[in-house]
Amino acid sequence: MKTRGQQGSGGRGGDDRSGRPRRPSRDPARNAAYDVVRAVDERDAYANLLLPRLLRERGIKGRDAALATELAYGTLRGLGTYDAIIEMCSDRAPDPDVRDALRLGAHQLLRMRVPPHAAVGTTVDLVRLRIGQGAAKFVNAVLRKIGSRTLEEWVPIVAPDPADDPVGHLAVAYGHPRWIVSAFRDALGSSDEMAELLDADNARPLVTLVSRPGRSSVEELLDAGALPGRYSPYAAYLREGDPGQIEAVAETRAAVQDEASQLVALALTRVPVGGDGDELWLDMCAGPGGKAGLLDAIADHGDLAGLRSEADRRAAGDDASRPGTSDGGTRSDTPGSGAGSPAAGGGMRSDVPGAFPGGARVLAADVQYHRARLVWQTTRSASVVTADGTEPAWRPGVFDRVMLDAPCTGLGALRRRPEARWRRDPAGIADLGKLQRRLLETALDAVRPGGVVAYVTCSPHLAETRVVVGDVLARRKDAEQLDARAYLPEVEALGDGPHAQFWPHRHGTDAMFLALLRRTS
Ligand SMILES: C[S@@+](CC[C@H](N)C(=O)[O-])C[C@H]1O[C@@H](n2cnc3c(N)ncnc32)[C@H](O)[C@@H]1O
Repeated sequence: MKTRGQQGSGGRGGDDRSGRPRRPSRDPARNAAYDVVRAVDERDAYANLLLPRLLRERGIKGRDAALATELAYGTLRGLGTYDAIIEMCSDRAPDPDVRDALRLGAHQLLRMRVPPHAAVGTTVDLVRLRIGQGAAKFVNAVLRKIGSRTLEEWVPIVAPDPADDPVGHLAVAYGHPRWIVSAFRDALGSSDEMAELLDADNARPLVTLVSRPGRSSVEELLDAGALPGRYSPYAAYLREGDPGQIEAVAETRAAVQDEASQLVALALTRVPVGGDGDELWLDMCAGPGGKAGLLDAIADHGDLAGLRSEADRRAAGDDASRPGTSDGGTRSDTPGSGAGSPAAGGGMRSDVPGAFPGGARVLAADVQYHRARLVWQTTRSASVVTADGTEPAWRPGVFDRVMLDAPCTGLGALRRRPEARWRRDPAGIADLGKLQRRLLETALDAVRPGGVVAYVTCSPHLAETRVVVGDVLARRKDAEQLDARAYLPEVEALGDGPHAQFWPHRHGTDAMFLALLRRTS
């Protein structure tokens, strides 16, 4: 059924046949999307928090909810592109409230399959209702100009020539700030995959679930309607629906967690740490607890998907009721070797090194109390403290494994927060870099000789990844870098090493970085 906003608005700017303005329609989806875009623009709201609240409060469901989500998130992602086109089509700079409506209309015209007359008509209606008749006329004129060309036709007009300025071209064509395009290109090492990467960064990711070993199983998630994950033995994808409705998630036996986040935690547990026991792990920047939740379950029950036989799994406590015990005999001492590798056992994964058998304890720390509380809520056995990792509340040299998931720009997870790319500020990278170096130093101090540190960022920016690791290693004689890719043999195309770099376009994950460092003395 057509809305009133769509009826009769084809190319007439929302006037009826007599030329009188029609009564504007109340279009709940578009009004909600407009409110979200305004709130993000005006008061730095977070779209992913505000939109679900508005939908709930206004009783917007089903197709209307899906439309509001696509309108709000898609508009926010594409702001850079739309603003360049709006500027080209306007004879004056629009007021912010009018500009937000134009962005919403441009998204419908250029990237959604909304018929042009409906995209223009409904936006003009909205502006007439929310702002006024004068603004509605202006919006009608600008949107009609925008609708006269496709996005592919607009890009060469508004973006710099790719031959002169390839980064500037990609920034406008794919709606990313220029400095982020540069950072991605530097981390990828060439421009070859940039279009695919930026495209993947503009797509809404599937919700990925993790089944925490010993507490739930992937089968349980599949039974609840999820699809099997691509790499992680604990992952499942949710195509639609609220993950909180899944029993295992509601009971924190499973959780929402990107597959790369699962894999970097798993990789840390797979590195052999030599003969001094493997009992105490530290998650130094644990809040809100995604990786701590998985590490806590593996520490308790073992890497159940990687253990080589039923007997190993039973020894590690493959049930949801008890913490695991370690018999210390099932881990491989070298990545990929037969002993302890699932290949040697009965039909488990054939390519996974060093599955941890269970029986460790986790200390999880975060500098912020409220984030430490979230860790406490999501873990079962871990001890949780509020502590500054740069001024350790623990003795040095006592941990067998340390996860340092460092505070970072989050450039690797831009697909999750539609407006995030426009909020990040490159000026903060220098200060973050100082903190990241200090945290990595204290992480190396915390681990015993033979033990291992995972340095992780949800950013591929070189200044937060390779440069930090390289600087710290250059200063310390007591640490060496391992080839992280060897501990993730199930994942292809992780880069030239020795670190592992995930990418949305290659792996369908966030652009997570992992370096594994062993304390040598
Ligand atoms: C990238 S997040 C960690 C995400 C978490 N590992 C997970 O998987 O859910 C970084 C965390 O580091 C914490 N943090 C920042 N500075 C810190 C410090 N000096 N010591 C300990 N934690 C810190 C932040 O509060 C934030 O919760």
